[in-house]
Amino acid sequence: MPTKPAPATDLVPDAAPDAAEKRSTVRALLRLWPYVRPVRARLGTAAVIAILASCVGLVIPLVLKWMVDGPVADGDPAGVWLGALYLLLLGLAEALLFGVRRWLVARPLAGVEAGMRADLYRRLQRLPVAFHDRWASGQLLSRGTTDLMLLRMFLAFPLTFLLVNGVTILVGVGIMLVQDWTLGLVILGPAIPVMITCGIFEKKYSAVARRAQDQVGDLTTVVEESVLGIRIVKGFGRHRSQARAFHELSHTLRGTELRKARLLAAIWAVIVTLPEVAIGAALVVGAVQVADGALSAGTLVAFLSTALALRWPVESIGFLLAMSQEAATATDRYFEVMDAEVEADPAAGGRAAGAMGVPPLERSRERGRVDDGGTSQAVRAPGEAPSSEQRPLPEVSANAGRPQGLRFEHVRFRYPDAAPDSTPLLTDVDLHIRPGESMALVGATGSGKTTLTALVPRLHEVTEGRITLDGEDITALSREELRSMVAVAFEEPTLFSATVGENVLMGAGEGADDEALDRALAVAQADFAHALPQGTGTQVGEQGLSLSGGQRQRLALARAVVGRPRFLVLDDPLSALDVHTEAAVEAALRQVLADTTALIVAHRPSTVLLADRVALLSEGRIAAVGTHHELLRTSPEYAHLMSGSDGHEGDEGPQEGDGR
Ligand SMILES: Nc1ncnc2c1ncn2[C@@H]1O[C@H](COP(=O)(O)OP(=O)(O)OP(=O)(O)O)[C@@H](O)[C@H]1O
Repeated sequence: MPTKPAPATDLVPDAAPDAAEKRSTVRALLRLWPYVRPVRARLGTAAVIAILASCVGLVIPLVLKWMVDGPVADGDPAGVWLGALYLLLLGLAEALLFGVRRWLVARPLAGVEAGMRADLYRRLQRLPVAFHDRWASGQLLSRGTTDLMLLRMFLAFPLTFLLVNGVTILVGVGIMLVQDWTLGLVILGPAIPVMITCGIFEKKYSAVARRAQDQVGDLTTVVEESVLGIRIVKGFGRHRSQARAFHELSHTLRGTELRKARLLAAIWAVIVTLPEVAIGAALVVGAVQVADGALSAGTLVAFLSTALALRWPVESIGFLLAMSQEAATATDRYFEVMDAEVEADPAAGGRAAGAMGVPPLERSRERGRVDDGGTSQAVRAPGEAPSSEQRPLPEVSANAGRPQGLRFEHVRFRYPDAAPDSTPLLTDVDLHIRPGESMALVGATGSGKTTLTALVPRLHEVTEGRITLDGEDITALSREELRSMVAVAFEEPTLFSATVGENVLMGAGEGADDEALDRALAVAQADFAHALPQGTGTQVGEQGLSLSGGQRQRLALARAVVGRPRFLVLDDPLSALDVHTEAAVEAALRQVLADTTALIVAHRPSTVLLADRVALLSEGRIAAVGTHHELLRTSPEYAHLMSGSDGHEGDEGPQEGDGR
């Protein structure tokens, strides 16, 4: 079975480090609009309320001015108390408004996050196997967790507060300029250096944020692999080297996080220091003006209170920008997955797509040739093909649905990530499996057997040629149709964290009952399931690891046969079974396979026995087709493979007249 590329360094196939530097933060964040749109009214109201709350805060210095120049200067205690009451009410109003804002955004933003997560999950389900082959699972996991959390936080705080703080700063500066424009200009002095610093910071931070988020994905992958592969890690005593690999990655991440912290510290230093210096300078200039009698003490108090009230809005810009950068990076990472091309479901127009560059006319002619020695029930192309390419395929339309078995016609396949000039793994596969027939597929290791079987349920798309099920091009069938016709079981049986029964019934349509479950378990010799603590209601652990390899394989086999599929694709599904159990499964399977067309990858003669005929896959094509004994006689390669596979060919080889 194919494995994923090695983890660790760069597990994001399309991640372009430079892209983070080039892309625009705003443009990246604008892609969130479709998700934000439904809650825009609430977010807008919340922003207006936050602006209101901030402006209420800015009224406080004006009340102070009134108190200092009025009741305090006049020695009027009642006026001072009244002023204190105003201040208290303003403070309460500000707190209340901020509370309402938070209440307004909390629920809808949790909904936005959940919606985005659901979309991502749906997308991942629809993305082709080739995508999942390329992407490390930790990278996908971190997009669905950390990145979405960053986005929710961005929508809750920076999105609103960059606006609120911007308005607050403008209003505050306006108030200060009205109070005393010379002092206002002193306060405004650092504005330009602060803006330049923000620009530089944004660019640098966005690159580091991208790196950090990708590294979190790498780390997640390593953790996931270590947990899933814990038996190997322990069995080979690799925990130290695994820990070392993890430590190295987390050390790298720590370095990136420290770089982020240093950048934040730098902008923070500039954003805090320059305004503080300006406030100090304004205090000195203002005090001189008060001493000269050019300014009232109340105005200076109001001015400085306003300046101090603006400290937080200005200082927070640093981390608001940082959070926005992280959110933009998270958006990029999210849409890298969402933009990946999903499997086209060509129920509409698929017939044409299935041509793969071969005109329908030629395909129908060729189909007459694709016969395995004239022994099959191959349907000949009609003498004269229809004149128009628009007309439906004559053969297909005439015989579609009638049992014609499974056909591979000039199938050529190259993995999408293979070098374009490399020889395709499958160069020209022609094979016809008759209706109700079971065909074993034999070939040297790495010859492409698993790959060929994966083409039938369209886990990978053929590069050229086509595959038909009962005359229907598989690319013309909707995925649902196709997968209701074909059931698969792989050598590596994957079970889900669910009950045994649920795992098996996953292979059946809606409404499958306990009878179907029991029948499938019986066929797969998986009756052990009834003896589990809660019978078929027993929960299997993550990936079914609480069961033995053979038990998992039998459950996977039961899942494949439970829906009584018309076509069955089995990739060496009995490899983990002992000879006796395998023989029992074979006997039961024969009953099931009697009306099922099956392709079975086999390594052992004992598995080959299950099949009516055998096809030898060699150098990207079907080199020979025949019964086991015919091939033993006529194909040295086959004889070699069978004799070398378990060394018991002589013991287990089928006998002539064994009923096949
Ligand atoms: N996702 C993939 N991307 C690129 N190459 C792949 C991928 N999966 C498999 N291959 C390559 O394709 C070749 C055939 O693999 P495949 O698993 O189909 O062989 P096989 O005949 O089933 O082997 P075995 O008998 O060992 O299971 C191998 O060389 C493998 O490295």
